[in-house]
Amino acid sequence: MRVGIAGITGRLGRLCAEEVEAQGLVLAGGVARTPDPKNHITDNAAILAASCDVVIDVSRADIVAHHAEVFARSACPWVLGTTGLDDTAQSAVLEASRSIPVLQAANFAPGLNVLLDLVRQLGVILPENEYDAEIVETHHRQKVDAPSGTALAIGAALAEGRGVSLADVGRIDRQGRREDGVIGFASLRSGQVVGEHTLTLTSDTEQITISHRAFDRRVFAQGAVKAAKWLPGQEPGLYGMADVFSR
Ligand SMILES: NC(=O)C1=CN([C@@H]2O[C@H](COP(=O)(O)OP(=O)(O)OC[C@H]3O[C@@H](n4cnc5c(N)ncnc54)[C@H](OP(=O)(O)O)[C@@H]3O)[C@@H](O)[C@H]2O)C=CC1
Ligand SMILES: O=C(O)C1=N[C@H](C(=O)O)C[C@H](O)C1
Repeated sequence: MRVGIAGITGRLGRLCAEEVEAQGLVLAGGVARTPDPKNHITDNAAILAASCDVVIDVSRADIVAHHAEVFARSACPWVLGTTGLDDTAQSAVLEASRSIPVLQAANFAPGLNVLLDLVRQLGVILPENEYDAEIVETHHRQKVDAPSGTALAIGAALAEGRGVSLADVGRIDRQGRREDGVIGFASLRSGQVVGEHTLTLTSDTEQITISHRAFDRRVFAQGAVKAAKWLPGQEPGLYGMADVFSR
């Protein structure tokens, strides 16, 4: 299987390239802003798509809508790990998933994806007017989006369990006293922290804390390659890591 990587020169893209080869797959090349033909790196996503069976995309949010069009036109299965998408980019992802298989995951780590299930259950069981939900994430100083995609996914899982929409109850910019049912977010940026997420649910009498800490970025690269092996051959549609880990 030939795997291409959009964002191949980045912190995660480089590790995905290593992992593709470590797992005996063929590294078809990658996309970055500066072409490097000797290393099969292009700035043209269509060229990459034409030469591979699946693309892992860990690039930048502002290029995702373009990638959606290109990979759909090229009929190239797309594993999308890039975070920080605006509504336009997210709509483009949905549109692409009508014609190609797309696997979108803010976090490729297995443990984090188990945590999302647990969070959903906590949302079902613990009443939102009794348990205040706060999500705190910490990442390295180079990270450009906030809150992290994973923090938003944790918030969405809790909201789903509570039977509400995160768009209605999520609060990033805070002012005034806390309302019942709010899911709050806080982002810290420090040094080279790989990625830490903590959800606290606090009532007047107890507190539950559930945390995930990635301390080696390779956990994401391994998950991304696992997804890339699984995706080709699937029907067009939008998939998540739960589909990969459950089969
Ligand atoms: N799903 C998951 O498990 C994880 C997701 N991520 C997400 O992956 C993304 C990348 O993270 P990280 O590797 O740290 O970021 P980096 O900034 O280190 O890498 C970004 C990559 O994207 C490329 N790129 C940037 N802009 C463009 C553009 N306009 N056209 C083509 N290529 C472009 C860069 O190329 P160049 O070198 O030429 O600038 C580089 O290869 C982020 O959105 C991050 O949140 C990160 C970790 C885990
Ligand atoms: O940018 C990162 O580094 C990470 N981004 C993802 C996110 O936004 O959730 C996943 C992980 O936390 C690392």
